[in-house]
Amino acid sequence: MYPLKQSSSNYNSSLLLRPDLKEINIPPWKKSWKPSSTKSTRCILQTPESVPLMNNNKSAPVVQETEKFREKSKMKRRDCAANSTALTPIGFLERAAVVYGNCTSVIYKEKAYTWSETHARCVRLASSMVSLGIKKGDVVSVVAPNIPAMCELHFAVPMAGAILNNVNLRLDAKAISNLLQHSESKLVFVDYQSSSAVLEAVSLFPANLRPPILVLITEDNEDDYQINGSADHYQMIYEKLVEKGDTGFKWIRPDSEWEPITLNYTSGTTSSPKGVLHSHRSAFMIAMHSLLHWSVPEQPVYLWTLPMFHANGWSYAWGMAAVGAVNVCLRRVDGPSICEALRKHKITHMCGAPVVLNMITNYLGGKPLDRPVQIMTAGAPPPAAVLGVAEKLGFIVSHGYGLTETGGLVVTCAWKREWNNLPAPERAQLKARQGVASIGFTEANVVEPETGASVERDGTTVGEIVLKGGAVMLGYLKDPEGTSRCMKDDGWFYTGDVGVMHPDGYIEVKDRSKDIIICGGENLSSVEVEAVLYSHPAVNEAAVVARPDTFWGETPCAFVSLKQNVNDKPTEKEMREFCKARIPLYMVPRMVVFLEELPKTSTGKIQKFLLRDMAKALNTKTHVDESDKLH
Ligand SMILES: Nc1ncnc2c1ncn2[C@@H]1O[C@H](COP(=O)(O)OP(=O)(O)OP(=O)(O)O)[C@@H](O)[C@H]1O
Repeated sequence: MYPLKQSSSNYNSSLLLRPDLKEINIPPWKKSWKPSSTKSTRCILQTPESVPLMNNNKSAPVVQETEKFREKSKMKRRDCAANSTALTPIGFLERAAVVYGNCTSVIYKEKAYTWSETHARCVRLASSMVSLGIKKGDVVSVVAPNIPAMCELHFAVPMAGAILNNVNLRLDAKAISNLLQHSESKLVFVDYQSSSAVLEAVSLFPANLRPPILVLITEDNEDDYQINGSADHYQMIYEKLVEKGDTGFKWIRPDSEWEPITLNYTSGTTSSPKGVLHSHRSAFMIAMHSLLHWSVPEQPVYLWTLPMFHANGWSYAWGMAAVGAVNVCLRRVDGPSICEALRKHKITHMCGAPVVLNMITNYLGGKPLDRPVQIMTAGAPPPAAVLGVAEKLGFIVSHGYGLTETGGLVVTCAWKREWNNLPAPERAQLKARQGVASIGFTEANVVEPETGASVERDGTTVGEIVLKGGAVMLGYLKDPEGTSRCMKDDGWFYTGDVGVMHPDGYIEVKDRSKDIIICGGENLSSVEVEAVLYSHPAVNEAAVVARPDTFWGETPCAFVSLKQNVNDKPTEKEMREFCKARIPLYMVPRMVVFLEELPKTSTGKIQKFLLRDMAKALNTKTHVDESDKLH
């Protein structure tokens, strides 16, 4: 009903309206919606240690009370070495080496390791990093796909006391260079296929900046080392670093669980990537509750389709060690490779953005799986239609919600037994909701951003999704302003996502605030229109964005890719008719543009900002029909 939008400028939605529409009765908080988590790329050094106290405005009285209790109960000490060892997920590996020592830890092509081998390799790697001069708090970057080295470096880098920075594989040389400079990375592990991009990235460093040490990850043999005659640029190859490490090395435990363990840059779906710092504590917590909420049993066979560089594979890069999983690594993620791996390795669990789920089900083309596979989907709204098809084929789908800033999934669509008896479309609708805060997290809510008041639990009143809990980041690297814009003094982390609270306490994401379309004063959820488009049998992928319109301010414009082998390709008119039969007329896309493929980020998110640019550039007049008469 009301303008509700966030953008990097102080967006005033009324500017988009016709003068006569300004009379619409808009509550003040909605009129002046200001971005809570606008992206900033300013570099101001901020010590992570200072961040945890930032929102703790109520801590003083609590501390006094605790002190009083201590005196009364004659407890001399509050904490001691026995009860305050820093929480860290690195301990999962030590335990795995004991419990699952002889069991397979990682499989890649013809190679396989056991958990005791993986543990020993990580210890040696960590000691070699220290020998190379890596010190506590240094940033060590990795540019690699889901290969065994990625699994190992999630442990080995923090074991050397350093901060792990996974670099998005699809970035170009300039972006990689910016990121390595911004993070002040001291050492970079480079997969041989990314060698030329990284070497170019380093060549772009200013002359006064010391380039990082480079280590090359080769695949099968040392020939890869000689790629493009680039050997001189590398200090060493990965396997040699493992070999020469000290097996007796005592890994460097964090002195405090608040010490950073990772620096993850966001996907860059809506703006430039931001450097998100997470502590050992938050990594430990997110890994634990991510296993719990997915009911992951001991020794699952886990297929790595979700990039580990994306929020540490939603924390499962560590979590899989806690349950002694077999990590099946895949360099390429496409329908045939995934389906072949599912069969060959008898996969029990995997994660993937809805786009991956869609890709697999399309590839299977209606042929059910040999055995059920648990899949956790998140990262973008999963259309109910996609969930329905996946379940029919034998996937047991779980749905979670989170951000790089929360280290993984902190809201999950906790499934109730009584829902099992509902008809399939109803089940899919329920599962498409993002859900409730997970057990290890504290709270999730939907609020009016101006007042911080909870919105009505009616499933229709929109507000901003806010989160609170131990897995929330320490802050953005060198960006205290950006940090305090989203981690507010009221003690909440503001996500920038727009959602509703259902009467049963489950949250549903309606859009990113930037993606909300305001058509003649009406807020229109692109996600709802996309859900309808996805239910068309010929549609492979769909995205709906705002197209500027002099009359309405904005109108919905749909971009659609069709399934392969569709004989009867629908026309634009037919697609619009299909929508008209299912959603209110004002939501019907005025244009439907067919593309071979929709542009996506490396983590499988549709890049709506590119589509918005395309929509803006479209010349054709929008359809003027009964959907316009509505206004
Ligand atoms: N289950 C889900 N349903 C709907 N949206 C989701 C879900 N899970 C995650 N998201 C979306 O993904 C966002 C988090 O993505 P991520 O941290 O990877 O970076 P990004 O937001 O895509 O990148 P950038 O912040 O640079 O634009 C959330 O804010 C939300 O919009």
